[in-house]
Amino acid sequence: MSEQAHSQTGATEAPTAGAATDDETLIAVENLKTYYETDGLRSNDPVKAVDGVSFEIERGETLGLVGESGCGKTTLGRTLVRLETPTDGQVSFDGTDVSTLSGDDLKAWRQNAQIVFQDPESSMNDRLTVGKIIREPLDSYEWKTPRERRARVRELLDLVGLRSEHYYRYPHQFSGGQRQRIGIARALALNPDFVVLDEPTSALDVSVQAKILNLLEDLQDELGLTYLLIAHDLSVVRHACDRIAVMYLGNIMEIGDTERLFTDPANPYTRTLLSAIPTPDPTADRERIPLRGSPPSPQDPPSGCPFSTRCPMTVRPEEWDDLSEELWDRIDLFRTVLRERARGADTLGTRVRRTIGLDDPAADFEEIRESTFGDVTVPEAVAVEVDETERRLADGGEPAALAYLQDRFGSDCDTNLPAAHVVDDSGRTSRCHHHREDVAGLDEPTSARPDR
Ligand SMILES: Nc1ncnc2c1ncn2[C@@H]1O[C@H](COP(=O)(O)OP(=O)(O)OP(=O)(O)O)[C@@H](O)[C@H]1O
Repeated sequence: MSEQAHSQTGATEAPTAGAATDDETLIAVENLKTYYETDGLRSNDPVKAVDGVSFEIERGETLGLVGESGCGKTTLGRTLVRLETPTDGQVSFDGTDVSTLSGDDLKAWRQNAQIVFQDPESSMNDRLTVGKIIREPLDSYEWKTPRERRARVRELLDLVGLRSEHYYRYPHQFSGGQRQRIGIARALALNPDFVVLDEPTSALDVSVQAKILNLLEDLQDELGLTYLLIAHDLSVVRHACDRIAVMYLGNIMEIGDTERLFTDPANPYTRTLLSAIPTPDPTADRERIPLRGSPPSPQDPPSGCPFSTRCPMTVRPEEWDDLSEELWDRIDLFRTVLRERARGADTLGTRVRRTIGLDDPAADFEEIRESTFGDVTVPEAVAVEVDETERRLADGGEPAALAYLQDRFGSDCDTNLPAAHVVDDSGRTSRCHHHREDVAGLDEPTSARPDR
């Protein structure tokens, strides 16, 4: 998203999702959190799989959910259909808060919201016939009479492109695509309004993928279904979804109209993700944006913007405006190297060795300095900070060195969660401090930054 477009739309902070629900809205999610409790050796902190997301899904639409493995997509999908209990926040379904339902109320509501899994095999009992598998939800809800249930199963087989004689066969007698059709039939048995499709085509051959996606599209038209489509294949979501939500470390970084998001991504994380898609045209002028470092642990996410530790476009404090892009990039790399080392050093063995003086955290500092800054000119003002970092590292290890670097080179990106800003006239939102009016936009040279 260009800064020009931001200023046209004002890049204003988005109203809280859920505040403006109307007849069009089927699902309104507000500040939803799903944490998993742990009793790990390293930390007892919960895994913050979904960490405060707000969005809406309109009736009849397909919202795509993308992001790296482990960012919380499945957990979010499972929470929406209440296979997971939210830790906090609200999910309204057709105007009713379903986040706190339990017992019979929850069971009754669950008919409305179903899930199709990536791997139909693991979600099916191979000893049951296809008819029995599809009938399971009807039996569990004691839907009408047994005769009507059998008729419903035949209707569902037909709906998903299978034949009624398949009723008495077993799942292993079917191909992957056919097994996914069985999974879809079972999910639709109770006539839900909303279906989470969790990577429904990832386990299938490319030729079969298209057929399943077409089937899902036809079913949506015929039955008026609303979908959340979780996928890591961005070409699948581009084709199939009205809007896309881009997730990173339990947060939604950008959400909005599919085409606009693909052609003009507003968030640095979306840009990074899209830049990794191979283009059919090798001469196309698109630069791959490398993703530095490894994803932070959802048990210990960064305190500011979730993407801050890997973002190639962090806000630069005014004090360092005059540094070249290259040098700023090296400072960023320097912080990444120490962060990665901090993770490696966080073992009992290292902690013990350090306590008894057998491990000097600054022993290889010269090597790090040389490989990070060796081929660039480092002005005195930066050199003294690097020297001080070495002292802090020797005295207090990586945490002390990182805290110092954050203090000297950090910005709001390190300390404050960015608000969701509206970035275009379709209502797309993006979480990034660069959308603030008092901060230089992503495509603006830093020297154009207004006074703060
Ligand atoms: N039952 C659980 N208990 C503890 N942690 C869990 C549990 N399920 C998931 N997690 C953790 O929660 C985080 C989010 O996982 P989730 O499966 O939702 O991500 P994802 O984006 O769907 O990943 P993938 O694309 O690989 O399926 C991960 O760190 C994962 O290890």
